[in-house]
Amino acid sequence: MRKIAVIGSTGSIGTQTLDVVRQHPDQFVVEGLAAGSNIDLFVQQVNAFRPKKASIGNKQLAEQVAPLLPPGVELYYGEEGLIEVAAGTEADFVLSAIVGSRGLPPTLAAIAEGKTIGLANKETLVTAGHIVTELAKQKGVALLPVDSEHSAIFQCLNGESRDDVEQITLTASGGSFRHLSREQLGNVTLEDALKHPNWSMGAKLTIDSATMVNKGLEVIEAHWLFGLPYDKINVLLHPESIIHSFVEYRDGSVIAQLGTPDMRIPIQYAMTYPARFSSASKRLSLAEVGKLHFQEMDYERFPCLRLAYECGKIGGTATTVFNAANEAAVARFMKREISFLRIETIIETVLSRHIPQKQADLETIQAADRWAREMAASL
Ligand SMILES: NC(=O)C1=CN([C@@H]2O[C@H](COP(=O)(O)OP(=O)(O)OC[C@H]3O[C@@H](n4cnc5c(N)ncnc54)[C@H](OP(=O)(O)O)[C@@H]3O)[C@@H](O)[C@H]2O)C=CC1
Ligand SMILES: CC(=O)[C@@H](O)[C@H](O)COP(=O)(O)O
Ligand SMILES: [Mn+2]
Repeated sequence: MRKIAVIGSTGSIGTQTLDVVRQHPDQFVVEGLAAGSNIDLFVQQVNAFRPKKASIGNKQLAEQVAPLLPPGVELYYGEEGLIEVAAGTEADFVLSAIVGSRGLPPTLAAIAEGKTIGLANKETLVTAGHIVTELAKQKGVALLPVDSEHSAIFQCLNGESRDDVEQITLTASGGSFRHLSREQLGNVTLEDALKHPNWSMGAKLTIDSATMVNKGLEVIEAHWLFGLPYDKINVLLHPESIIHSFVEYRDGSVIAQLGTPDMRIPIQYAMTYPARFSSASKRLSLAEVGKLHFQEMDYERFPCLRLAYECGKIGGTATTVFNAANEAAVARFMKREISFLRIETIIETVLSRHIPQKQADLETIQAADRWAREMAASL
């Protein structure tokens, strides 16, 4: 029996994690669940999985849900609740499936307690990759990738020597607006941005995919997860999202991981690693797919990807600010306060006003995160 806790249980990754648990009821027990504001689903989940500890977004929501929960469940709320669920149960595996850099404190708390991390929340590594990976190393904790590209790279590296890796390539679908020129991006709507061509995901990530910020975050995530320099991390446009990513070795061999675009596959792999369990996910038929397409990335068309590489190479608070400015700008786009293209100009402007600190401790990182959000909200 694997004991698990899920931070962000009501989201796209969280619900698919619980689907995996439902498919293998004899293999997993849920010790903790944490959600934000979707109280109906949270109450259903807590009643179905009966975790020892559960947490919801704030005190008011906690008062609303408390009478609807089964007896014996300890209920928490807010950031303290996230930390309690991540670090204060008997779970040995924590799936970090919350969105945004608010995932950093509970993920660090879980690592500090020696729990294996299934990492979907890429913002944690972009915000404080040096702190997270250093703590994981000290505690001997595995950070198992859930993000589809990183799960692919992780699988392609299996049993190989890191010294033999020439480069890795993360594939990018191109997002909702991949067929549009920059001129055509001027009038796109929120509804259009939310239509990802291949994946069904949370709103923030779907917009990040359209701006190519997501691939930028993933390049930085790959740097920290696999310890590779940025000049060994490439991005390739691949509209079908069938090849999830690949590794090129020094003998010229290329090892790729393929599959249908279904996040339950990488989620389950992280949950069962190093074992592989059966899965009901649709099988890939290359004969049915017929053709796969690839194209070099156009950094003029997708300037946020260029910015992400620049920030990654600087390190320290540069990536913290890149991420936080993006989170704040995307939140404004979702409230229809700003246009789609304004997301990238806000990120650029906030970065241009930031003096990065390279050896940043947690306090400095959190201050930079707050500063970038405030700046992005004011522009
Ligand atoms: N979806 C996908 O296919 C993939 C996602 N990821 C990464 O996984 C993470 C989650 O993405 P996704 O599942 O799409 O996002 P969703 O928006 O679907 O879900 C986000 C989750 O975070 C919770 N949450 C948000 N704010 C708070 C808060 N203040 N306190 C507590 N919980 C909160 C939400 O709760 P509630 O809904 O109750 O408010 C929800 O459970 C992101 O970092 C994303 O980049 C990576 C690869 C693929
Ligand atoms: C499913 C997943 O891992 C997402 O992060 C995905 O990468 C989004 O796809 P694109 O960013 O390539 O559009
Ligand atoms: Mn991804």
